[in-house]
Amino acid sequence: MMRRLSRPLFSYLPFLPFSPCPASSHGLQMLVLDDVRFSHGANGTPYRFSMSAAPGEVTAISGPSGSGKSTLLDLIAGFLRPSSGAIKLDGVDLLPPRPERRPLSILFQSDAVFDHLSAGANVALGLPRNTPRAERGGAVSRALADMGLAGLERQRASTLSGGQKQRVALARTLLRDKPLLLLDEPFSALDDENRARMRALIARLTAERGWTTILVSHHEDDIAALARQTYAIRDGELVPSTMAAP
Ligand SMILES: Nc1ncnc2c1ncn2[C@@H]1O[C@H](COP(=O)(O)OP(=O)(O)OP(=O)(O)O)[C@@H](O)[C@H]1O
Repeated sequence: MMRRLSRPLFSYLPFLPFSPCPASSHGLQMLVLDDVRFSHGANGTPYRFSMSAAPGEVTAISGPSGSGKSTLLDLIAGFLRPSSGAIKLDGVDLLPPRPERRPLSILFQSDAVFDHLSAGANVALGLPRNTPRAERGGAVSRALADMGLAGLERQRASTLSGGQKQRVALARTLLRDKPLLLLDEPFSALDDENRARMRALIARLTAERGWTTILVSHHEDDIAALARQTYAIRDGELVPSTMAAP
């Protein structure tokens, strides 16, 4: 069952982004992967993924380059189909819906912004379609300000730095406000100050909105700061790891 809001999503917009949302709970959106099997072709690594991730918490996925972290996110998001196994959110089968119908938002490792659009127009793509026109500008400006990008609404994305583009893409992803948030190396282009700022924002939003957040990261600092639970991918399997914060 999809989460139910007591009133239409757009009525929460005065609280977005990213202030505390008084009726923000997504319910118990526990993500469970049960023996999800997949291989990139006949000679690819045979993956066997089982894990659970709790709502209101960040669960980190670590592992060396090429171990299958992005593959795992692609399976959850629906860009790849498992050969067997189950993926459920709050007990509901996630596999039948097409990727765009799944209750999740995703930030890809190489998430591009649209260079020909302004920073504000890129962020606005994350707003729900039924957001009233009068509220769109304010919501976008607050999202940019929360990213440390206040005043850049009209700046063409092609003129932004790599770190600024990554924050614009992150703002767009967070604005979607879906129960399941998938982040693939979301801080790779950021300096230490912005990294800390984005970590704090994601931690706060995950707790306040009850998101089930999956963070793929190579960085022990990010995992230690954010994750309540960590899995490492070893030989195609998810293994609970001790790298998480207490
Ligand atoms: N479309 C594809 N077809 C065939 N093999 C693929 C495909 N996508 C990924 N692979 C392979 O699957 C393995 C896992 O890739 P994946 O991108 O999931 O790893 P990763 O852990 O996310 O790596 P990184 O940390 O470098 O991003 C790699 O060996 C990769 O070459």
